[in-house]
Amino acid sequence: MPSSEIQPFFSWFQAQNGYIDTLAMDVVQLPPSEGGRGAIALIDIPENHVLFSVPRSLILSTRTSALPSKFGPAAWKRFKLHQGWAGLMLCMMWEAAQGAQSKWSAYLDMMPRKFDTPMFWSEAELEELKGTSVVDKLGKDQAEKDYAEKVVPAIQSRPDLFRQEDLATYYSLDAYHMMGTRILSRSFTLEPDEGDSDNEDQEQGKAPPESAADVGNTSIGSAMDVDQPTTSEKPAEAQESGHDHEADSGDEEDEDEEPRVEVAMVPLADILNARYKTDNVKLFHEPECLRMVSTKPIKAGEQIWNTYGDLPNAELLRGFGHVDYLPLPFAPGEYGNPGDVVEIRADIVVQCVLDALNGEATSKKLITSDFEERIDWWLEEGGDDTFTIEHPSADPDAPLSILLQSFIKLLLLTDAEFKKAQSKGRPPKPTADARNLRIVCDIFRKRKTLYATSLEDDLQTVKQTSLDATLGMEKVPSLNLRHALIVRIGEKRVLQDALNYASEMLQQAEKKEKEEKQDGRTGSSSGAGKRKADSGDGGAGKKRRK
Ligand SMILES: C[S@@+](CC[C@H](N)C(=O)[O-])C[C@H]1O[C@@H](n2cnc3c(N)ncnc32)[C@H](O)[C@@H]1O
Repeated sequence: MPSSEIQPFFSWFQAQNGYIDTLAMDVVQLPPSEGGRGAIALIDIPENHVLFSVPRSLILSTRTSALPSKFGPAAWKRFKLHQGWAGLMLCMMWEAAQGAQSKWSAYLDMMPRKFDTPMFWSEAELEELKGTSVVDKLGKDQAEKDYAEKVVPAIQSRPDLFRQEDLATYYSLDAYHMMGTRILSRSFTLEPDEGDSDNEDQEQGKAPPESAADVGNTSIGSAMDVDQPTTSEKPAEAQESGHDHEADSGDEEDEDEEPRVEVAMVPLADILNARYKTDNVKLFHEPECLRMVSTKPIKAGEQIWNTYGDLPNAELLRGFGHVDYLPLPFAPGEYGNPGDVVEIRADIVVQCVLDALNGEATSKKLITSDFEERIDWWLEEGGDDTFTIEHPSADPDAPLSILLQSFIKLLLLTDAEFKKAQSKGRPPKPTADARNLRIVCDIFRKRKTLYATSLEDDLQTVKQTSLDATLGMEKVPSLNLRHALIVRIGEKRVLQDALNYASEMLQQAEKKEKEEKQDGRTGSSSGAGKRKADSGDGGAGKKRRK
């Protein structure tokens, strides 16, 4: 029997033709460190067992809510509600305002109303995230701009649909943020035509095509559906504009173009928590329904875990309001998220390369604009303006970001070499010579200075806290501050270990180059000499300048 708290939701779900194996699973309240409310196995569940299935008619999206058709498709587009998440947010606010009349009333009632995501933090709390990649990506301003420019005018244009007496309760900015956060932390990404019954690959009785079946692999949400093999999107980035999914289905698209993916709320599938590489179920997208199936045996009493894409803590905190705090395989005795990364903005890289070149060159000082053409080309070729550094143990074949090293190399090329790279249409291959590695180390050191505290201080502080009994702790008085601390530590640990790794490589490269010099061997990759020799005019910097 399901617990009394979840019973109304289960009853609604079943009455709407949803299937739940209530003998095999229940939804219960777990400790915060286990995800809070979540699903557990009531019996030993074998692999390939269907735990529940959600009929497509129960999915809440701009396709299933009645609002867009009542509002009128032309007006919907005129107010740009077909772009980004604003339309879905408005649908959810409108459905909530319908109360018991809404098909999704029981679903909306069971969703959380309070969130621990930094979107709702005070300025003082946000200060604790200084230096991390969370703050720049919050997108609160963009969300509020959308609310003011799209949603409010749409609401004002139809007093018949949006009742005056509901405005303060159901259509406020707070309600908008709440719906945005629900989407960010619980939505799923569907292919626009995967549920169409006239899609000939998905006829009844036929096995679903690979792409349809697998697309929900990671499924939790646009927030959750983070590494679908079948789309060309980069969903982690797609969330970077606050609630809004602009980069994914948003403003960059043609006015009339339909979004490439559909962001939707999937009742019950969104009750599953997630933890780094712990998932034991997978959501299969089928023509008539979405089916949650076990991918390994689950013992009675164990939690049923989905995946949110094994995100680093900065992304988990930003999108979901929690962090993973697990034993680290690369740091015995220490805890954190094994998937943590640190992001480095290209402007830091450019600055460090400039410092290196200006330290070497004898001619005119180089400035950022001297690199403009190369940076533009890098971006045109699909390069990013941010480099993601994983822990050196994450990929033994490429322990230091290949892209970062390639970008450094690009900036170091002589003009002639740059022209050659351009004509070949590909950025240079990275080289692990001493000159490059010295710059890599400088970049890591500079990145460290963006944090207000040291890794050592943070590690001391975190030892004095515990995830389930945080409030009242002397040093970290709130869960938010503890989360900020853990995000900072995770990034700094990656940065420190990457710096240690790069420093070791640098020592080896310097030793090798010294030996080569002593031997009188050629083939030294000492950059400064090479750059000047190539330029033939007393310095590549000079040649590079227009
Ligand atoms: C998709 S919902 C999962 C269901 C949610 N626990 C509920 O009560 O509705 C995602 C939210 O669950 C919580 N959550 C999921 N996994 C978690 C974990 N490993 N640790 C802490 N909280 C988690 C976070 O609050 C997150 O925003």
